[in-house]
Amino acid sequence: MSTLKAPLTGNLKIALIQIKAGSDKAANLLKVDKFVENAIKNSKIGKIDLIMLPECFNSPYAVDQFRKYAENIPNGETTNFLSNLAKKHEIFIIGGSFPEISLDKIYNTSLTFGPDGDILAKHRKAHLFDIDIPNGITFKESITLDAGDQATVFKLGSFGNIGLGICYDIRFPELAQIASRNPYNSFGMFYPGAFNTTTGPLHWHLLARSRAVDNQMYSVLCSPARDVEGGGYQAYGHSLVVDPTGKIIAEAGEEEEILYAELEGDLLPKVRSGIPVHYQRRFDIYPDISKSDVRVSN
Ligand SMILES: NC(=O)CCC(=O)C(=O)O
Repeated sequence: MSTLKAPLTGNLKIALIQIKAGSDKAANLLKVDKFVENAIKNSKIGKIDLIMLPECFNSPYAVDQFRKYAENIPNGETTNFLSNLAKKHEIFIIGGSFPEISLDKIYNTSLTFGPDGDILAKHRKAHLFDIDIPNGITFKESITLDAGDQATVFKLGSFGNIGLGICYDIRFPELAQIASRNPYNSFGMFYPGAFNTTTGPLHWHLLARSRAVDNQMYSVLCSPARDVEGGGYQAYGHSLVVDPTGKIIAEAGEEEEILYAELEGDLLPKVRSGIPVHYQRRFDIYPDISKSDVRVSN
């Protein structure tokens, strides 16, 4: 059994910004600015360490719109905006996701910034949302988007390591497994995500809790708000924070709102020593995914 090392140092106070995006990019960014300001000013849990935004927070979530809204990274308006926001408030920002253009390919990309405004991590959605449920929903991101080719795990300052995936990535448990095991030993998986009114009720909570329980880590999901008047893709809402026991410790409704949660450093070692599956893996029977030939950006 490995030593019971605490993957999260101290407590991490987070605010999830559940908002909806319209077709006006400048207005979307302005809204983010206001909500972030409000989240920090009106926090009832003390000083916020990290803000998280939803998937596609600066554009409509639609395959025929991604190219129109796509930006270069790091030389684009949204990268600059998020960097300045992180610096201004001296906080970590997991910048949801937005369409990125690179060598004429479009990606659904998430950037995380440190309190100095520097980019800490960049994740390109690795599993594209291509589904077809009769009488439910048909969506095909791959019409416009290319997929990323790396898992993403990185150091969140002195707090410890986290893994990051975007929405549909949560259905593939390998990303969370890689992040939670040695050598990364992350304390949480963070997923900006926009499930919908068909698959949300089916699987949103189940997947978040599964990733948390299987890996004994926090699972944090930030969704856009439902946009009934907008008439386009109907995001599920219900931004969610699940602790390493699988318990939901915070959940939003469907409307625009700020969801707060405090992730406790003491809890992970306690959970992992109580039910020590984290240390009881039988890598003699099956391979250790974090030691196999994985591509991780960190
Ligand atoms: N934006 C997405 O990747 C949606 C994923 C989703 O709804 C699902 O059911 O998976």
